[in-house]
Amino acid sequence: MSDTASDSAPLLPKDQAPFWAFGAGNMAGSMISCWLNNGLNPKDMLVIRPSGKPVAEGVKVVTSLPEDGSTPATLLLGVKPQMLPQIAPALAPYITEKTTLISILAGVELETLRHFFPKAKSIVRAMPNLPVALGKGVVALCTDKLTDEQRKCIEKLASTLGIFEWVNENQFDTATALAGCGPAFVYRFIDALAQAGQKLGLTADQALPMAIATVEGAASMAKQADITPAELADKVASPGGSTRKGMDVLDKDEALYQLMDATLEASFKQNRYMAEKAKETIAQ
Ligand SMILES: NC(=O)C1=CN([C@@H]2O[C@H](COP(=O)(O)OP(=O)(O)OC[C@H]3O[C@@H](n4cnc5c(N)ncnc54)[C@H](OP(=O)(O)O)[C@@H]3O)[C@@H](O)[C@H]2O)C=CC1
Ligand SMILES: O=C(O)[C@@H]1CCC=N1
Repeated sequence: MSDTASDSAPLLPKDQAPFWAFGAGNMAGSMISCWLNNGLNPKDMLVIRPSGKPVAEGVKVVTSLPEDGSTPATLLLGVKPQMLPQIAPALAPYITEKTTLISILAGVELETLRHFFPKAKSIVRAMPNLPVALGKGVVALCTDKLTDEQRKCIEKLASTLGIFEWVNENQFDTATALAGCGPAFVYRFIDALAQAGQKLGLTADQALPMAIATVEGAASMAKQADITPAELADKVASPGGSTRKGMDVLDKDEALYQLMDATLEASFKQNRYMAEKAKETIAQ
């Protein structure tokens, strides 16, 4: 895991601009706003989205691809995976031998992307998660080829969003399940913790902030600690105390571990399914 790029280079080197985003919804929009907050020049950015909804002050938003001969040096592909076959034919001519294509599409493999965008200089799969909006996200990365300069640029962009990890493509769907989907699982846990507190007498206004701060504090401590989360849990649970009684419920038949195994496996399988579906579209 890394949270620093190799040097103090600008967020987007001149030769990697213009930077276009094709789709700027929940995820691509969060990435763009984090980059803008960290020095990306809005003038280097062009957003293409059908709604034309503004993204940020100074960022040009258009509803269809420009017809003035311009092309991007870097393009962030941020549409839903199922849309790829529909949008790719119009977009492909803009992806040239000079373009770095960054795709955040869950479950769409490099080979499939290469099929739709054969000329791209490099294709990077990036799997961010929602806290990138705060610069506290996780970004899994893999690529088919990159020059050293492009790699530096990708790592700089990724480290601005949080921590990043290069993974093999055969690990990508697992990284997506753990980190891409992970915030949703943690939000569900926070909600369940708060609701359980309410059932035992706290009001919603009391329970939710307590549950959120407990998870935030525990995660910060786990990050800094020189012992594992499993050991930290045992530190909270003194023998004969109330934490142990609660942990006994989580640990009975490894209930929580089993639940997380099944949860990640279901997300992983859906990523595989989407990958196969996307591959079917190129076989047709
Ligand atoms: N949400 C998450 O936590 C994560 C999502 N992802 C990936 O991010 C991608 C987007 O997901 P998410 O942001 O949640 O989805 P959203 O629905 O929020 O965003 C989809 C975007 O696609 C745009 N769009 C739709 N049709 C077109 C078109 N024809 N041309 C150009 N843009 C178009 C939409 O435009 P408009 O805004 O104008 O409607 C919108 O900006 C997915 O591939 C997903 O796998 C990856 C990691 C985490
Ligand atoms: O659920 C989804 O499709 C995306 C992938 C990772 C997080 N959200």
